[in-house]
Amino acid sequence: MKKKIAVLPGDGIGREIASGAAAVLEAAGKRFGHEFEIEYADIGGAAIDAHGTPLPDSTLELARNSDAVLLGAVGGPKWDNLPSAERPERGLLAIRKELGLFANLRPIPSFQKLVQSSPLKPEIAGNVNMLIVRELTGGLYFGKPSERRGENKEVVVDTLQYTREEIERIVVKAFEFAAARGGRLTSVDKANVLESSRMWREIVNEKAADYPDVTVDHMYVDAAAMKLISSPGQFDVIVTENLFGDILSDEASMITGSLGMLPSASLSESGFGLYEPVHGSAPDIAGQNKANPLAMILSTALMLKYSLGMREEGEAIERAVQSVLNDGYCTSDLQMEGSTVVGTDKMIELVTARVAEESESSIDNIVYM
Ligand SMILES: NC(=O)c1ccc[n+]([C@@H]2O[C@H](COP(=O)([O-])OP(=O)(O)OC[C@H]3O[C@@H](n4cnc5c(N)ncnc54)[C@H](O)[C@@H]3O)[C@@H](O)[C@H]2O)c1
Ligand SMILES: CC(C)[C@H](C(=O)O)[C@@H](O)C(=O)O
Ligand SMILES: [Mg+2]
Repeated sequence: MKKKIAVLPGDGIGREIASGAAAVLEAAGKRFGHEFEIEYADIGGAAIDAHGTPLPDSTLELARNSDAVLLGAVGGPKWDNLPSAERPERGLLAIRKELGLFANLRPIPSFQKLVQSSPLKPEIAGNVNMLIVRELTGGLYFGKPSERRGENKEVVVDTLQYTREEIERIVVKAFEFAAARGGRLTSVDKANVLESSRMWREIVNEKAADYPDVTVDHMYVDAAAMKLISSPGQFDVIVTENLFGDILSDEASMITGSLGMLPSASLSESGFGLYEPVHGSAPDIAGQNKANPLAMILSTALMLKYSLGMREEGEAIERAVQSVLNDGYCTSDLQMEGSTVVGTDKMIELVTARVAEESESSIDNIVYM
Protein backbone atom coordinates (compact mmCIF):
# COMPACT_ATOMS: atom_id res chain seq x y z
CA MET A 1 0.00 0.00 0.00
CA LYS A 2 1.20 3.54 -0.71
CA LYS A 3 0.40 6.31 1.76
CA LYS A 4 1.37 9.95 1.97
CA ILE A 5 2.27 11.23 5.43
CA ALA A 6 2.85 14.87 6.36
CA VAL A 7 5.45 15.24 9.10
CA LEU A 8 5.48 18.57 10.95
CA PRO A 9 8.42 18.46 13.42
CA GLY A 10 7.76 21.94 14.90
CA ASP A 11 10.16 23.18 17.55
CA GLY A 12 12.51 22.09 20.33
CA ILE A 13 12.52 18.34 20.90
CA GLY A 14 9.82 18.05 18.22
CA ARG A 15 12.66 18.30 15.72
CA GLU A 16 14.60 15.48 17.43
CA ILE A 17 11.73 13.01 17.85
CA ALA A 18 10.21 13.52 14.39
CA SER A 19 13.08 11.47 13.00
CA GLY A 20 11.84 8.61 15.23
CA ALA A 21 8.51 8.66 13.47
CA ALA A 22 10.17 8.66 10.06
CA ALA A 23 12.51 5.81 11.04
CA VAL A 24 9.77 3.50 12.35
CA LEU A 25 7.62 4.23 9.30
CA GLU A 26 10.47 3.27 7.04
CA ALA A 27 11.10 0.07 9.01
CA ALA A 28 7.40 -0.85 9.08
CA GLY A 29 7.17 -0.11 5.36
CA LYS A 30 10.05 -2.44 4.56
CA ARG A 31 8.77 -5.24 6.79
CA PHE A 32 5.14 -5.13 5.67
CA GLY A 33 5.60 -4.05 2.07
CA HIS A 34 4.19 -0.51 2.17
CA GLU A 35 5.48 2.69 0.71
CA PHE A 36 5.26 5.73 2.98
CA GLU A 37 5.86 8.97 1.13
CA ILE A 38 6.95 11.40 3.84
CA GLU A 39 6.83 15.13 3.23
CA TYR A 40 8.04 17.60 5.85
CA ALA A 41 6.64 21.07 6.53
CA ASP A 42 7.00 23.83 9.11
CA ILE A 43 4.62 24.67 11.93
CA GLY A 44 4.93 26.75 15.11
CA GLY A 45 8.04 28.80 15.82
CA ALA A 46 9.98 27.28 12.92
CA ALA A 47 7.19 28.43 10.61
CA ILE A 48 7.17 31.92 12.14
CA ASP A 49 10.90 32.18 11.45
CA ALA A 50 10.71 30.84 7.90
CA HIS A 51 7.32 32.14 6.72
CA GLY A 52 6.18 34.80 9.21
CA THR A 53 3.20 32.76 10.40
CA PRO A 54 2.81 29.71 12.71
CA LEU A 55 0.62 27.88 10.20
CA PRO A 56 1.62 28.61 6.58
CA ASP A 57 -1.00 27.88 3.88
CA SER A 58 1.48 25.46 2.32
CA THR A 59 1.58 23.38 5.54
CA LEU A 60 -2.20 23.25 5.76
CA GLU A 61 -2.42 22.35 2.08
CA LEU A 62 0.09 19.52 2.57
CA ALA A 63 -1.87 18.20 5.58
CA ARG A 64 -5.09 18.25 3.57
CA ASN A 65 -3.46 16.36 0.72
CA SER A 66 -1.96 13.67 2.94
CA ASP A 67 -3.45 10.46 4.31
CA ALA A 68 -2.49 11.49 7.86
CA VAL A 69 -0.36 14.01 9.76
CA LEU A 70 2.38 13.49 12.36
CA LEU A 71 3.33 16.45 14.52
CA GLY A 72 6.25 16.87 16.97
CA ALA A 73 5.62 19.84 19.26
CA VAL A 74 5.54 23.62 19.00
CA GLY A 75 6.72 26.58 21.06
CA GLY A 76 9.74 27.74 22.98
CA PRO A 77 11.32 30.69 24.78
CA LYS A 78 12.45 32.29 21.52
CA TRP A 79 8.82 33.20 20.76
CA ASP A 80 7.59 33.79 24.32
CA ASN A 81 7.32 37.56 24.01
CA LEU A 82 5.03 37.49 20.99
CA PRO A 83 1.41 38.56 21.53
CA SER A 84 -0.77 35.53 22.27
CA ALA A 85 -2.45 35.67 18.86
CA GLU A 86 0.93 35.33 17.10
CA ARG A 87 2.59 32.62 19.19
CA PRO A 88 3.72 29.22 17.82
CA GLU A 89 0.90 27.54 19.78
CA ARG A 90 -1.58 29.37 17.53
CA GLY A 91 -0.34 27.28 14.63
CA LEU A 92 -1.29 24.13 16.50
CA LEU A 93 -4.72 25.44 17.47
CA ALA A 94 -5.29 26.61 13.89
CA ILE A 95 -4.43 23.28 12.26
CA ARG A 96 -6.72 21.45 14.73
CA LYS A 97 -9.56 23.85 13.94
CA GLU A 98 -8.99 23.95 10.17
CA LEU A 99 -8.95 20.15 9.92
CA GLY A 100 -11.94 19.76 12.26
CA LEU A 101 -9.98 17.60 14.71
CA PHE A 102 -12.48 17.78 17.56
CA ALA A 103 -11.77 14.40 19.17
CA ASN A 104 -8.45 14.06 20.96
CA LEU A 105 -7.75 10.56 22.24
CA ARG A 106 -5.10 10.25 24.93
CA PRO A 107 -4.68 6.62 26.00
CA ILE A 108 -2.89 5.95 29.28
CA PRO A 109 -1.92 2.32 29.89
CA SER A 110 0.37 0.95 32.60
CA PHE A 111 3.68 -0.14 31.12
CA GLN A 112 4.61 -2.94 33.54
CA LYS A 113 8.33 -2.35 33.15
CA LEU A 114 7.86 1.33 34.03
CA VAL A 115 5.80 0.88 37.17
CA GLN A 116 8.84 1.63 39.32
CA SER A 117 9.34 4.82 37.31
CA SER A 118 5.99 6.22 38.42
CA PRO A 119 5.86 8.41 41.53
CA LEU A 120 2.69 6.46 42.41
CA LYS A 121 2.82 3.24 44.43
CA PRO A 122 3.36 0.22 42.15
CA GLU A 123 0.02 -1.35 43.11
CA ILE A 124 -1.68 1.91 42.04
CA ALA A 125 0.34 2.63 38.89
CA GLY A 126 0.34 -0.97 37.70
CA ASN A 127 -3.33 -1.44 37.01
CA VAL A 128 -4.36 1.30 34.62
CA ASN A 129 -5.81 1.24 31.13
CA MET A 130 -7.53 4.55 30.65
CA LEU A 131 -8.57 6.60 27.66
CA ILE A 132 -9.02 10.35 28.01
CA VAL A 133 -11.30 11.74 25.29
CA ARG A 134 -10.62 15.46 25.20
CA GLU A 135 -12.74 17.97 23.23
CA LEU A 136 -10.17 19.78 21.08
CA THR A 137 -11.68 22.57 19.00
CA GLY A 138 -13.95 24.47 21.41
CA GLY A 139 -14.10 25.93 24.89
CA LEU A 140 -11.77 28.56 26.33
CA TYR A 141 -9.12 28.03 23.64
CA PHE A 142 -11.41 29.28 20.91
CA GLY A 143 -14.03 31.48 22.67
CA LYS A 144 -14.49 35.05 21.48
CA PRO A 145 -13.87 37.55 22.91
CA SER A 146 -10.45 36.85 24.28
CA GLU A 147 -8.90 40.21 24.98
CA ARG A 148 -7.69 42.90 27.36
CA ARG A 149 -10.16 45.69 27.99
CA GLY A 150 -10.48 48.98 29.74
CA GLU A 151 -8.56 52.20 29.63
CA ASN A 152 -5.39 50.63 30.99
CA LYS A 153 -6.10 47.21 29.50
CA GLU A 154 -6.29 45.77 32.97
CA VAL A 155 -9.46 43.81 32.51
CA VAL A 156 -8.99 40.47 30.77
CA VAL A 157 -11.62 38.30 29.14
CA ASP A 158 -11.47 34.70 27.95
CA THR A 159 -14.72 33.09 26.90
CA LEU A 160 -15.70 29.48 27.50
CA GLN A 161 -18.15 28.78 24.71
CA TYR A 162 -19.63 25.51 23.45
CA THR A 163 -22.54 24.80 21.13
CA ARG A 164 -24.83 21.84 21.79
CA GLU A 165 -23.58 20.23 18.58
CA GLU A 166 -19.92 20.52 19.67
CA ILE A 167 -20.67 18.81 22.97
CA GLU A 168 -22.90 16.16 21.41
CA ARG A 169 -20.31 14.99 18.89
CA ILE A 170 -17.53 14.53 21.44
CA VAL A 171 -19.86 12.87 23.94
CA VAL A 172 -21.10 10.45 21.26
CA LYS A 173 -17.51 9.69 20.28
CA ALA A 174 -16.65 8.91 23.91
CA PHE A 175 -19.70 6.68 24.31
CA GLU A 176 -18.66 4.79 21.17
CA PHE A 177 -15.19 4.15 22.60
CA ALA A 178 -16.62 3.17 25.98
CA ALA A 179 -19.08 0.77 24.31
CA ALA A 180 -16.33 -0.76 22.16
CA ARG A 181 -14.23 -1.37 25.28
CA GLY A 182 -17.27 -2.84 27.05
CA GLY A 183 -16.75 -0.35 29.77
CA ARG A 184 -17.49 2.74 31.74
CA LEU A 185 -17.64 6.43 30.92
CA THR A 186 -16.77 9.15 33.40
CA SER A 187 -17.75 12.63 32.32
CA VAL A 188 -15.59 15.26 33.99
CA ASP A 189 -16.95 18.79 34.42
CA LYS A 190 -17.43 21.67 36.83
CA ALA A 191 -21.22 21.63 36.81
CA ASN A 192 -21.36 23.02 40.35
CA VAL A 193 -20.14 26.36 38.91
CA LEU A 194 -20.06 26.54 35.10
CA GLU A 195 -23.08 26.90 32.83
CA SER A 196 -21.19 25.14 30.02
CA SER A 197 -20.67 22.17 32.33
CA ARG A 198 -24.36 22.04 33.17
CA MET A 199 -25.24 21.68 29.49
CA TRP A 200 -22.39 19.17 29.10
CA ARG A 201 -23.85 17.03 31.90
CA GLU A 202 -27.35 17.31 30.46
CA ILE A 203 -26.13 16.06 27.08
CA VAL A 204 -24.18 13.15 28.61
CA ASN A 205 -27.35 12.06 30.43
CA GLU A 206 -29.42 12.32 27.22
CA LYS A 207 -26.93 10.31 25.15
CA ALA A 208 -26.59 7.67 27.87
CA ALA A 209 -30.00 6.33 26.85
CA ASP A 210 -28.51 5.24 23.49
CA TYR A 211 -25.75 3.22 25.20
CA PRO A 212 -27.46 1.04 27.81
CA ASP A 213 -24.38 -1.17 28.16
CA VAL A 214 -22.12 1.71 29.18
CA THR A 215 -22.06 2.65 32.87
CA VAL A 216 -21.94 6.42 33.21
CA ASP A 217 -20.91 8.65 36.04
CA HIS A 218 -20.11 12.33 36.49
CA MET A 219 -17.23 13.80 38.43
CA TYR A 220 -16.15 17.35 39.17
CA VAL A 221 -12.77 18.15 37.69
CA ASP A 222 -11.10 18.95 41.01
CA ALA A 223 -12.12 15.58 42.44
CA ALA A 224 -11.08 13.86 39.20
CA ALA A 225 -7.59 15.40 39.51
CA MET A 226 -7.32 13.85 42.96
CA LYS A 227 -8.70 10.44 41.95
CA LEU A 228 -6.26 10.21 39.03
CA ILE A 229 -3.50 10.01 41.61
CA SER A 230 -5.24 8.09 44.42
CA SER A 231 -7.06 5.47 42.34
CA PRO A 232 -6.47 5.80 38.58
CA GLY A 233 -7.51 2.18 38.08
CA GLN A 234 -11.15 3.19 38.62
CA PHE A 235 -11.23 5.05 35.29
CA ASP A 236 -11.96 3.52 31.93
CA VAL A 237 -12.98 6.25 29.46
CA ILE A 238 -12.98 9.88 30.60
CA VAL A 239 -14.68 12.53 28.47
CA THR A 240 -14.06 16.17 29.17
CA GLU A 241 -13.79 19.65 27.69
CA ASN A 242 -10.68 21.12 26.12
CA LEU A 243 -8.81 22.77 29.02
CA PHE A 244 -9.73 20.16 31.65
CA GLY A 245 -8.52 17.45 29.27
CA ASP A 246 -5.23 19.26 28.67
CA ILE A 247 -4.47 19.48 32.37
CA LEU A 248 -5.72 16.03 33.38
CA SER A 249 -3.75 14.26 30.65
CA ASP A 250 -0.41 15.77 31.71
CA GLU A 251 -1.26 14.76 35.26
CA ALA A 252 -2.20 11.24 34.17
CA SER A 253 1.11 10.86 32.32
CA MET A 254 2.76 10.39 35.71
CA ILE A 255 1.03 7.02 35.99
CA THR A 256 3.43 5.86 33.28
CA GLY A 257 6.35 7.70 34.88
CA SER A 258 6.91 10.27 32.14
CA LEU A 259 5.13 12.75 29.91
CA GLY A 260 7.43 11.38 27.23
CA MET A 261 5.39 8.16 27.09
CA LEU A 262 1.94 9.47 26.06
CA PRO A 263 0.82 9.47 22.41
CA SER A 264 -2.36 11.05 21.09
CA ALA A 265 -4.71 10.96 18.13
CA SER A 266 -6.81 13.92 17.02
CA LEU A 267 -9.66 12.88 14.73
CA SER A 268 -12.20 14.68 12.58
CA GLU A 269 -15.77 13.64 11.86
CA SER A 270 -14.60 11.92 8.66
CA GLY A 271 -11.90 9.99 10.55
CA PHE A 272 -8.97 12.07 9.25
CA GLY A 273 -6.25 12.15 11.88
CA LEU A 274 -3.33 14.15 13.21
CA TYR A 275 -1.06 12.28 15.61
CA GLU A 276 1.20 13.92 18.17
CA PRO A 277 2.74 13.28 21.56
CA VAL A 278 0.92 14.81 24.52
CA HIS A 279 4.07 16.64 25.62
CA GLY A 280 5.49 19.92 24.37
CA SER A 281 8.77 21.12 22.90
CA ALA A 282 10.64 20.70 26.25
CA PRO A 283 13.03 23.67 25.87
CA ASP A 284 14.87 22.59 29.03
CA ILE A 285 16.27 19.50 27.30
CA ALA A 286 16.06 20.48 23.61
CA GLY A 287 19.19 19.88 21.56
CA GLN A 288 20.73 17.54 24.17
CA ASN A 289 19.72 14.16 22.72
CA LYS A 290 17.80 13.50 25.95
CA ALA A 291 14.19 13.56 24.76
CA ASN A 292 12.15 10.40 25.07
CA PRO A 293 10.97 9.64 21.52
CA LEU A 294 8.48 6.93 22.57
CA ALA A 295 5.39 9.19 22.74
CA MET A 296 6.09 10.22 19.13
CA ILE A 297 6.76 6.63 18.07
CA LEU A 298 3.58 5.40 19.79
CA SER A 299 1.65 8.22 18.09
CA THR A 300 2.92 6.83 14.78
CA ALA A 301 1.57 3.42 15.82
CA LEU A 302 -1.83 4.97 16.55
CA MET A 303 -1.77 6.59 13.10
CA LEU A 304 -1.19 3.26 11.39
CA LYS A 305 -4.04 1.66 13.32
CA TYR A 306 -6.66 4.43 13.31
CA SER A 307 -6.09 6.28 10.04
CA LEU A 308 -4.35 3.89 7.67
CA GLY A 309 -6.10 0.60 8.47
CA MET A 310 -2.76 -0.99 9.39
CA ARG A 311 -3.49 -2.61 12.75
CA GLU A 312 -0.85 -5.30 12.51
CA GLU A 313 1.79 -2.75 11.57
CA GLY A 314 0.82 -0.42 14.44
CA GLU A 315 0.89 -3.27 16.91
CA ALA A 316 4.33 -4.33 15.67
CA ILE A 317 5.57 -0.85 16.68
CA GLU A 318 3.87 -1.06 20.08
CA ARG A 319 5.47 -4.48 20.62
CA ALA A 320 8.85 -3.10 19.61
CA VAL A 321 8.56 -0.30 22.19
CA GLN A 322 7.50 -2.78 24.84
CA SER A 323 10.33 -5.14 24.03
CA VAL A 324 13.02 -2.42 24.18
CA LEU A 325 11.68 -1.30 27.59
CA ASN A 326 11.51 -4.90 28.79
CA ASP A 327 15.16 -5.31 27.84
CA GLY A 328 15.97 -2.53 30.30
CA TYR A 329 16.62 0.41 27.99
CA CYS A 330 15.16 3.82 28.78
CA THR A 331 15.77 7.54 28.34
CA SER A 332 16.80 9.69 31.31
CA ASP A 333 13.26 10.92 32.07
CA LEU A 334 12.39 7.38 33.21
CA GLN A 335 13.72 6.14 36.52
CA MET A 336 14.16 2.43 35.90
CA GLU A 337 16.48 0.82 38.40
CA GLY A 338 19.29 -1.19 36.83
CA SER A 339 18.39 0.06 33.37
CA THR A 340 20.61 1.31 30.60
CA VAL A 341 19.95 4.99 29.97
CA VAL A 342 20.23 5.87 26.29
CA GLY A 343 19.83 9.07 24.29
CA THR A 344 17.07 9.95 21.82
CA ASP A 345 18.96 8.71 18.77
CA LYS A 346 19.87 5.37 20.35
CA MET A 347 16.30 4.77 21.55
CA ILE A 348 15.00 5.45 18.03
CA GLU A 349 17.60 3.07 16.65
CA LEU A 350 16.69 0.31 19.13
CA VAL A 351 12.95 0.53 18.45
CA THR A 352 13.46 0.76 14.70
CA ALA A 353 15.60 -2.38 14.71
CA ARG A 354 12.87 -4.27 16.61
CA VAL A 355 10.19 -3.07 14.22
CA ALA A 356 12.23 -4.45 11.36
CA GLU A 357 12.32 -7.95 12.81
CA GLU A 358 9.51 -10.43 13.44
CA SER A 359 8.68 -10.76 17.11
CA GLU A 360 6.62 -13.35 18.92
CA SER A 361 6.34 -11.45 22.20
CA SER A 362 2.91 -10.30 23.34
CA ILE A 363 2.02 -6.64 23.89
CA ASP A 364 1.56 -7.06 27.64
CA ASN A 365 -1.21 -4.69 28.47
CA ILE A 366 -0.79 -1.86 25.99
CA VAL A 367 -4.37 -2.15 24.85
CA TYR A 368 -5.10 1.17 23.23
CA MET A 369 -8.15 0.07 21.26
N1 LIG B 1 1.50 19.73 21.49
C1 LIG B 1 2.41 20.69 21.62
O1 LIG B 1 3.00 21.12 20.65
C2 LIG B 1 2.70 21.24 22.97
C3 LIG B 1 2.25 20.60 24.13
C4 LIG B 1 2.58 21.13 25.37
C5 LIG B 1 3.36 22.27 25.46
N2 LIG B 1 3.77 22.87 24.30
C6 LIG B 1 4.67 24.02 24.32
O2 LIG B 1 5.97 23.56 24.66
C7 LIG B 1 6.70 24.60 25.31
C8 LIG B 1 7.26 24.07 26.62
O3 LIG B 1 6.19 23.82 27.53
P1 LIG B 1 6.36 23.08 28.91
O4 LIG B 1 7.78 23.08 29.29
O5 LIG B 1 5.35 23.59 29.82
O6 LIG B 1 5.87 21.56 28.59
P2 LIG B 1 6.68 20.34 27.98
O7 LIG B 1 5.69 19.25 27.80
O8 LIG B 1 7.44 20.76 26.80
O9 LIG B 1 7.72 19.93 29.14
C9 LIG B 1 7.32 19.70 30.48
C10 LIG B 1 8.43 18.89 31.19
O10 LIG B 1 8.39 17.55 30.71
C11 LIG B 1 9.64 17.20 30.12
N3 LIG B 1 9.38 16.45 28.88
C12 LIG B 1 8.40 16.71 27.98
N4 LIG B 1 8.48 15.85 26.96
C13 LIG B 1 9.52 15.04 27.21
C14 LIG B 1 10.11 13.96 26.50
N5 LIG B 1 9.62 13.53 25.34
N6 LIG B 1 11.19 13.37 27.04
C15 LIG B 1 11.69 13.78 28.23
N7 LIG B 1 11.17 14.79 28.93
C16 LIG B 1 10.10 15.43 28.42
C17 LIG B 1 10.35 18.51 29.83
O11 LIG B 1 11.74 18.35 29.82
C18 LIG B 1 9.83 19.41 30.94
O12 LIG B 1 10.60 19.27 32.09
C19 LIG B 1 5.70 25.74 25.48
O13 LIG B 1 5.93 26.67 24.45
C20 LIG B 1 4.36 25.08 25.35
O14 LIG B 1 3.34 25.95 24.89
C21 LIG B 1 3.48 22.37 23.08
C1 LIG C 1 0.51 23.84 23.24
C2 LIG C 1 -0.92 23.82 23.69
C3 LIG C 1 -1.74 24.75 22.86
C4 LIG C 1 -1.50 22.39 23.66
C5 LIG C 1 -2.91 22.39 24.21
O1 LIG C 1 -3.17 22.96 25.29
O2 LIG C 1 -3.78 21.82 23.57
C6 LIG C 1 -0.72 21.34 24.43
O3 LIG C 1 -0.61 21.64 25.78
C7 LIG C 1 -1.36 19.99 24.23
O4 LIG C 1 -1.69 19.34 25.22
O5 LIG C 1 -1.51 19.56 23.08
MG1 LIG D 1 -1.02 20.00 27.03
